[in-house]
Amino acid sequence: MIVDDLYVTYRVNLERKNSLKNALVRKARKEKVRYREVNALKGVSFEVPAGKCTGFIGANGAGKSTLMRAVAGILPPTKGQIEVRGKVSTLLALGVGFNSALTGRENVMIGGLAAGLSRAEVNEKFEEIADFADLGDFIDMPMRTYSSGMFSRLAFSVAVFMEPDILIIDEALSAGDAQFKQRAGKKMEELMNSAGTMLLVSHALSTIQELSDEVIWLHKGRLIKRGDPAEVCDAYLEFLKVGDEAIVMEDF
Ligand SMILES: Nc1ncnc2c1ncn2[C@@H]1O[C@H](COP(=O)(O)OP(=O)(O)OP(=O)(O)O)[C@@H](O)[C@H]1O
Repeated sequence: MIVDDLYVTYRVNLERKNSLKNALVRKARKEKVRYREVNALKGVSFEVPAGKCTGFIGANGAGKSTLMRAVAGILPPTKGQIEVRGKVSTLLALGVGFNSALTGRENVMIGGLAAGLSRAEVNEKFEEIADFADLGDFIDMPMRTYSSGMFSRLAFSVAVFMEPDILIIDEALSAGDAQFKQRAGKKMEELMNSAGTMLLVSHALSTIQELSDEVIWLHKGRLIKRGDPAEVCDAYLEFLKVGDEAIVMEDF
């Protein structure tokens, strides 16, 4: 997977009420809609070798989730390129893509079809997915009735059993109870051993160091450091102690 000079800019509408009536009034008065631009990623480049796990760290608002959404194809790049070979499966914090009005079973089917599997292939995997998520009868209830733990267990289960070529995991390990975390960790190890490529986002540096072959540190939309997990995590910890100025001086 290659990410080349990636920029993502969000446009945030600053109007308080974004109604049709307001839009017409503004048009009649020849007023412009006011936007504020947020440059969430500013020229990020890196490659992830197949079969390796890359961890992403950085302070709040660094652009980690934005990067994952872009790689998953949920968010179009404003500029730059993302080259992905194979099937990408995402496990974003909130189980993006699930429709909470539908049952767990229905969402598994939709998720599977979206990942490029046939209906028959999803049916074949269904039992395994449902068993691993351990939802009991809730699998046939609308997902809005799920606890957040149940929600993330199903999201995790769908993502890993789709046998993706690239698996994106964004803070997934913080969800669910201790027992599930253990099972999830085991399953991820299996996945990595079967040579899947992984992108992992977490604020838990111990998890990142344990699982990653390489770590990328993002700060305010830029790639600050990339390389050996222990080295990059140490540099980041040092930065957290020293504060913002040090890295601004050093890198820009
Ligand atoms: N939907 C959105 N609309 C506008 N701005 C956004 C949106 N999502 C994120 N941003 C902004 O983009 C920047 C990067 O956010 P992002 O969520 O990617 O960071 P992050 O590293 O994942 O942070 P955290 O560790 O807090 O999850 C932030 O300044 C954030 O305010």
